[in-house]
Order: sequence, then C-alpha cells, then structure tokens
Amino acid sequence: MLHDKRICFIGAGSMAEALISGLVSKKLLPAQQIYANNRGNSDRITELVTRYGIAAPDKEDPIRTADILVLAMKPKDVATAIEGIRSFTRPDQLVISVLAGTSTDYISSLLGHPAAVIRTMPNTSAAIGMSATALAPGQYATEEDMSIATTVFEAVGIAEVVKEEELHAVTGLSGSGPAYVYYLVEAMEDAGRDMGLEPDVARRLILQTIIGAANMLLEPGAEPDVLRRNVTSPNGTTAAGLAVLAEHGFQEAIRACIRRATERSEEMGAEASVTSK
Ligand SMILES: NC(=O)C1=CN([C@@H]2O[C@H](COP(=O)(O)OP(=O)(O)OC[C@H]3O[C@@H](n4cnc5c(N)ncnc54)[C@H](O)[C@@H]3O)[C@@H](O)[C@H]2O)C=CC1
Ligand SMILES: O=C(O)[C@@H]1CCC=N1
Repeated sequence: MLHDKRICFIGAGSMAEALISGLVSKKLLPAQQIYANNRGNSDRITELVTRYGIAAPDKEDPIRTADILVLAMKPKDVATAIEGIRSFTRPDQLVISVLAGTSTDYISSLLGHPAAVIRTMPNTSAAIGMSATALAPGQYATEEDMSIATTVFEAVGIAEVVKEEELHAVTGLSGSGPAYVYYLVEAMEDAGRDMGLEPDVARRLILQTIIGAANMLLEPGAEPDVLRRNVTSPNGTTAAGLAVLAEHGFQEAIRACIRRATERSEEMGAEASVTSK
C-alpha cells in the first residue's frame, strides 16, 4: 500500500527518528522515499540520511512532492512550521500529526485547505517496531486515509483507533509511558546497587523481570491482580515489599501521574493555539 508513496517528516527530532528507524527496518517503503525536514539544521538531516539511508534533500522539493507529511515538531512550533510550508502543501496530501495535545481542526485551520489530517500518539518504542500508537481521524480524513495511517503505525508496533478527545489520555498513558518504565528501572537499579548487586547483573535481572511479566500479561486470560497474587506468598517477601509501596501511595502516585500528563496534553493543545494568535 505504501511502496510507491513519498513520506516527508517535518521536524526531525527523537519521535521522527524513532518512526524513521522503524519504517526503514520494517521496509514498509524504500528508505529513498523518506525525507526529513528540520528548521534549518542541516547537520541533523545529514545524520539521519547517513544513519538510515533516507533520501538526501534534493532539488525537487520533498514537501511539494510528498504523498504523506508527518508533523513531528513540538506543539508550540506547529504554527510557525506550517506557516513556512503551507504554500507547498496540497489538499490531496495526507497529513499525519504526532503532536501531543494538538487538534486536527487546529492543524486544518493552519493549513487553510481540506487536506486529510490524522492525529496520532505513538511512542519512541517505534524505533524497534514496538510502539503503542493510537490514531483518530480529523474531519476531512477518509477510511482509506485511516487505513494508510494505520499501515504506517502497524509497521512500527500496534495501532488502536480512538476518538480524538481520547488522545489526551492516550498521551498521558502510553505516549509518555516509556518514560515511566525507564524511571522504574532507574529506581530498581538504584535499589540493586544499594543492596550490593553488580550493576550489570542487576540490569539483566531487572529487564528480564519486566519482559517476563509483560509476556505473562499477554497470555490469554491473564489479569495483573491474579498474577500479582501468584507472586505474593502469605507473610513472604513480596507482601512485605508491596506493603511498603502501598504505604508510599504507589497506586495513587501512578494515577496522579497519568492524570497530570493527560491534563498537560490538554494544556499544550490550548497553549499552541494561543501562541499562534
Ligand atoms: N518524544 C516522545 O516520546 C514523543 C513525542 N511526541 C510528539 O512528537 C513531537 C516531537 O517530539 P520530539 O521528537 O520529542 O521533539 P524534538 O525536540 O526531539 O524534535 C522536534 C524537532 O522539530 C524541529 N522543528 C522545530 N521547529 C520546526 C519548524 N518550524 N519546522 C521544521 N522543524 C522544526 C526541531 O528542530 C526538532 O528537531 C512533539 O509534538 C511531541 O508531542 C509524540 C509521542 C512521543
Ligand atoms: O513529553 C511530551 O510532551 C511528549 C508527548 C508524549 C511523549 N513525549
């Protein structure tokens, strides 16, 4: 479906690189049909061209000739970015946004024409084909547009279609989610060090524990509370450890974290549209 399409990333930071890395390694389309454009930082583009074999910027304007534009700048930069490319865009291009908080209607208003806009929230695990992405269509997006966008994100992980207003919660949950897991690993590594374990041994044990637990949860019928109870012997070590987590408000901390990240997504959408006025 995508082998003859040209994709141009506008904004070439970590999220664009994660997607480029995933798309190139999955060979969804030839790397030479992928372009990246980054506000004047040509060293960064050269780095991506060298690292992934994507197309070098050429005489033919990649924005004008792209079938798919992927908006991957920070939400606060979207108005300036679209202002700079608007005259090269066309209503028959598919615009995929990965921007936190930013509505499809706002992007359409910046484009000033009825190109299909699809709002998505992937995460950086796209780099290894393991993103958890949610997508929602804007008012001009057709089923075929959604099908193309879904194909892009299924190449780099799983893709779930949600209502657009749900994307704030998705951002707080799985867009930011890898950082919560890395934070957990940092804390477990610190604890391992405190207990006198070799850091590399502790790292291997922690990662296999997380991978094993995640895979147990993928088994049919698995439920986290049942699996947790299976680990927890009465009056044993796990019960003792979990009691300390409860004392420190672990569950409430996680809920408050995701609630706050969700709110922040809403705020960033509002801030982006105010900045442009
Ligand atoms: N980093 C993450 O884990 C995730 C990020 N996102 C979203 O992806 C977007 C990008 O985030 P990151 O890659 O982390 O940020 P980043 O700061 O690494 O990259 C943003 C890039 O946009 C470029 N840029 C700024 N203004 C521009 C303009 N006018 N024209 C073209 N390029 C411009 C910057 O030079 C920079 O390279 C954000 O909107 C964020 O909400 C979504 C999911 C996960
Ligand atoms: O922190 C952020 O705003 C972006 C959106 C989701 C992950 N990173």
